[in-house]
Amino acid sequence: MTVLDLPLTFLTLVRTRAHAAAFPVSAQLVVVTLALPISVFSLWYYYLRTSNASKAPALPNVYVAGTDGGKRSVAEARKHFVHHCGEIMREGYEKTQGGFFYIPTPAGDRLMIPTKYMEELKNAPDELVDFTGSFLEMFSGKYTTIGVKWHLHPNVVKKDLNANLALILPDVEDEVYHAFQTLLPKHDDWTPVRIADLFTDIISRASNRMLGGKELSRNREWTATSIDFTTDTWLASQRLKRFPALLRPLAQYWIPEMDQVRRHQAVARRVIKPLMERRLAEEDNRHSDLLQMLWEGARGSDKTPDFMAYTSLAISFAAIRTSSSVPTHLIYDLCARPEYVEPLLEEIDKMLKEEGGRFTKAGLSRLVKLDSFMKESQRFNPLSFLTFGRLLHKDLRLHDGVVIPAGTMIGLPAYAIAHDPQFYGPSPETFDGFRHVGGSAQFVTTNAANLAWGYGKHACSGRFFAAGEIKMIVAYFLLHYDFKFAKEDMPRPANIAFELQNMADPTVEILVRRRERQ
Ligand code: HEM
Repeated sequence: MTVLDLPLTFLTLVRTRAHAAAFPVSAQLVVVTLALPISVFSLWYYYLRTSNASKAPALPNVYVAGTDGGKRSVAEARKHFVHHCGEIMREGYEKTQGGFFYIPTPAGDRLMIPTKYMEELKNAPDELVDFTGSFLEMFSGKYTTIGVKWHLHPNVVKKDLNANLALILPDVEDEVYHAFQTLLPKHDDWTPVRIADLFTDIISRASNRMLGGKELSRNREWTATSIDFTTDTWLASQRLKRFPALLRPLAQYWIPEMDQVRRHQAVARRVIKPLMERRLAEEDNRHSDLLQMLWEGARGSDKTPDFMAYTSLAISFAAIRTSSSVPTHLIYDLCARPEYVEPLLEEIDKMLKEEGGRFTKAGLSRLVKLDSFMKESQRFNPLSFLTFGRLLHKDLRLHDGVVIPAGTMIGLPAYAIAHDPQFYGPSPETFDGFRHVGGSAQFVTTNAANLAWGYGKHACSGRFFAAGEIKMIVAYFLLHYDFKFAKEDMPRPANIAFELQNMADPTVEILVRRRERQ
């Protein structure tokens, strides 16, 4: 029994007894006896945590964004950050002309680094410049498991999934058709639809078809878990962070959101393990999906059905909420700019005629107008304001002698860079849907101007799959449905910013009507 086990027993006791009609006197005495020291302990740690957050930034004389040149204190800037990260980031980037600046977050300051250092950092060893470390911090990975043992799927997605996309996409196409027919039945009249929910559902089915075939994509318990795991881990992490770090090992058993996370883990084991076991018992065990590739790529203790279940949740986390935000933003943008629909449809029609009516990998790559519109929509509506989040485990000396101390959380101000006239010409604030047609950068390009997918050896390896899947879904929607905002003069729905994340408003209803094709 460790020193933490006693309070843990205490918390479990209180929690299980909380709803009981009879609460024995002896238990009440335990509660009263332990409550005071625990409260004092908590307050002490809360003090330590907040005083740590208000510590001076590690690099001296570096501007703290959001303070608006001294008009706002750093503590006020931290509060402002919660819903205004994009604005704060742009202020810092403009004021320092793309130099070093800090973003003040309630969990401590994050150092934004200039893009001139990207090349020397992009392949730095993880022991020094750690990718999963930033996830562990952001999603309380110690308890939710996000970022823990994340080594197999990034490599397999990068090497094997990408090499086999042409083989996988026909199944995904089949799933997209099936999903639309099931989820959006034929309506001749305009029908209100929450497209954020619709696209999340379709993406989850299509991604799970890629992961484990129809057995996963048509299993509603699993698709629900693959969607909700991300939201629940995020909620659990937010709740956990309200507790001082030392009490989190106990708090994890107290908060209902962690129960949800554990429930998703149980569903993963219940669904994925028997699937893997059945496959292993087959004589001709050949399946064209990511689970098969993961199994073949796994070594040692990773080669178990249990680890496949765990990794399937990691894939769901990486692939579903991320991808579904893109078509949602895109349709909001198209509703606000309906003049783009016709040229996009012409391009899709032409490609389908050339490809015998199929969404092939080669055909999808020729949808350059759609690709450009997706990229422009993402430039204005990124998933995250910051990418290339990394935790430094040792002091880092850069080529010009600048030393960033160990323990610093660094990142690239992707959202500010996406609006820099240096990269996007004289009018970066103008939404120009076909701005990228004929240019060298596509939706999946990663470079100093395009950081939505991160950069370097940990840049999103699933982006090629995501691009193909999203293009299919959007093209199908444009071909088969008319759509518009519920009110004629409705502006493009504002996004919801929370800390580093930027979400499409999920409550917006779009009017949708089945389109009759000639
Ligand atoms: C629009 C959809 C998506 C967006 C915006 C997105 C974005 C990102 C970003 C920003 C990173 C971190 C990169 C860095 O910090 O350098 C990342 C990593 C990753 N993404 Fe995605 N992602 C998307 C879809 C997907 C999909 C569909 C998959 C899987 C099929 C996937 C798999 C991964 C993996 C495995 C990593 C970690 C790569 C590594 O550690 O080497 N992502 N993604």
